[in-house]
Amino acid sequence: MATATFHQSIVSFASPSSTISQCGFKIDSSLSFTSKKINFCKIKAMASVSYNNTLLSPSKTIPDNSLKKSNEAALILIRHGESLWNEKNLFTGCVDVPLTEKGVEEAIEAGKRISNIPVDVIFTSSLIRAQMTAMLAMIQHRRKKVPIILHDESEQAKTWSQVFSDETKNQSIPVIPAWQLNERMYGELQGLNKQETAERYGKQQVHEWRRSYDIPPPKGESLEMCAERAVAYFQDNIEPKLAAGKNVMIAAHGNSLRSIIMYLDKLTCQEVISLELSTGIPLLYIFKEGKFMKRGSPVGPTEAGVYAYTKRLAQYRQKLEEDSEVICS
Ligand SMILES: O=C(O)[C@H](O)COP(=O)(O)O
Repeated sequence: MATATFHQSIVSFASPSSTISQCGFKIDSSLSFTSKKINFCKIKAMASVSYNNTLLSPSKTIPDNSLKKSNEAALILIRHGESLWNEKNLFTGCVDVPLTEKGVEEAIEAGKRISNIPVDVIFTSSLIRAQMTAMLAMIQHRRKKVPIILHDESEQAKTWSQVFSDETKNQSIPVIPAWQLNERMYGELQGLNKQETAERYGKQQVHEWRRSYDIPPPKGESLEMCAERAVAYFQDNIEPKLAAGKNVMIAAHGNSLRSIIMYLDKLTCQEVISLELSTGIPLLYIFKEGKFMKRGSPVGPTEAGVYAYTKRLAQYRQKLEEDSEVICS
């Protein structure tokens, strides 16, 4: 019987779609950024220093950490599929509503698009729409590892969710929920209809609440406030995984992802205003030598552009093809 628990082996590492449209980029090199007090009007990407790495070991047959040797890692971002409140055009924020049928289909479609890209660890918000999206997407993955949500809300939850087989652990992907990746808290707008709110307060006011960088909705979080917790979490918990060669998927929300993309792409607070993320569309980045390179959204599992970009990704895909040929023959 294995002595290390599944939970221990994967948690000890951390101290712990659609389309994307962006306004013209004008990168201000004076921007600076820290995980303590985030000021996007002064952004400077922070190099990660923590290289803690005790995730599940990769399979012998398919190197899920195949990007590791070249010090590269894939980062996939997915905004959750359509939720029941997206469908009703209600401000949702931190209210925990599930996906619609369309949202389920979007998540499955997103999974198909990334089914040939390695994923070693998944981060989601603590909200069900992001978790459903991550799970549904991973069911489509060619590697067929089982995504398992880690429960560290109490010692008992950790103990009761232990896995005692190394082989089973090797065939699993840890899913780490984090409230810091939740949607921005929409304050007193939560549950209100977006159209009716615009009619009541004026389009301009509602646009400011929804898209300005530093103006919060009544009793809610501005994008800046959301970024303070989402980007700090990304820097402290996700970047170290990427730096250690782990391929990461994040399933989260329109605004928590907008703030993370602002950091990755070094957008100014003006530029982020016009950044819109559709539901259920995966976005791929390659992390290499401390830098994030945007690869856009894979349109399908065999899209040449995505795999041509790094030799390691192409090799991973090739290996998946070969393995499925062996299984079929
Ligand atoms: O919380 C919500 O209502 C949506 O997920 C995001 O809304 P937004 O487009 O108004 O930011």
